[in-house]
Amino acid sequence: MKSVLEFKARKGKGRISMSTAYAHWEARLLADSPVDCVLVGDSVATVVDGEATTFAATPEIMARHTAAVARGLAGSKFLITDFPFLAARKGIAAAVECASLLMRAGAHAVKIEGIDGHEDVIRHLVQSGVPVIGHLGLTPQSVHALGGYKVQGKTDATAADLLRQAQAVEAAGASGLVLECVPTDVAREITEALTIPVIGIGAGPHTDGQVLVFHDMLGLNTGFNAKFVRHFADGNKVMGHGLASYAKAVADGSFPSKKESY
Ligand SMILES: Nc1nc(=O)c2c([nH]1)NC[C@@H]1CN(c3ccc(C(=O)N[C@@H](CCC(=O)O)C(=O)O)cc3)CN21
Ligand SMILES: CC(C)C(=O)C(=O)O
Ligand SMILES: [Mg+2]
Repeated sequence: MKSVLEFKARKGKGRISMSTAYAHWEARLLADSPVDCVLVGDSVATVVDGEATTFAATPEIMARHTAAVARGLAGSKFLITDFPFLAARKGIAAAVECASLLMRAGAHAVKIEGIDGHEDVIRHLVQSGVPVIGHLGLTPQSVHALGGYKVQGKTDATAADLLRQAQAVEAAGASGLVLECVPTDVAREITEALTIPVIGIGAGPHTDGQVLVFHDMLGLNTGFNAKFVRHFADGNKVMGHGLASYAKAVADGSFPSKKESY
């Protein structure tokens, strides 16, 4: 899918696959894949920079990675970029400035964690022609308020509150919702209650789609091991073998060959 319209039209018409990307080469790989759409996640801070949280991502950092990914996708996939830590909490002017950086870098939509207290920001961006995707449940930018990276909505009361927030995201004009680390039945209820696509990560099989971090999906070394991760390839092993072969070939003099020399 190439646009937010195609994304929204998929509700109830086949599950949506989404992957993160931070770099040009990842985007080139995704462009040639059947994965539906791409997210430049603020997880760039944890995955690429080795931070413990996503707080280090800034609008400028997100814009730089968005530009690299947009060049690699070359218009082939719907591209979403995360609003980083507190970017939706500094008033409408600051949010517009952040959206401006991200959209001019090539994003087709922005993803914003939470809803309470910034409904007006989401509404203003949507009315400005900036498609917005919500993100509820385990919102990593609130990790300290949540007391760690924990499953959300486990009680009747917190599940009902999640549904209320999800409906508020839709009412503010969002085009989709990411639901992270919530019980399967809660995610199913929210998916059925909304008319916009719900993309799950650790939210069970009943959402309208799934998202995973590129490196988690492909078994590339991040040391990340949440229950929701499946390695669809053994990237570490493949690359480890390549590195060992290279070092050996240098050591034994078989690289470079005549053909590889001038
Ligand atoms: N590589 C990577 N993948 C991600 O999905 C990811 C990041 N980094 N960094 C930013 C956030 C942080 N996220 C996280 C981090 C930890 C858990 C976690 O440890 N979950 C527990 C839940 C325990 C419970 O409450 O039962 C787990 O064991 O799965 C989940 C999502 C998702 N995001
Ligand atoms: C895990 C996804 C949903 C995300 O927000 C990110 O990669 O930053
Ligand atoms: Mg994120």
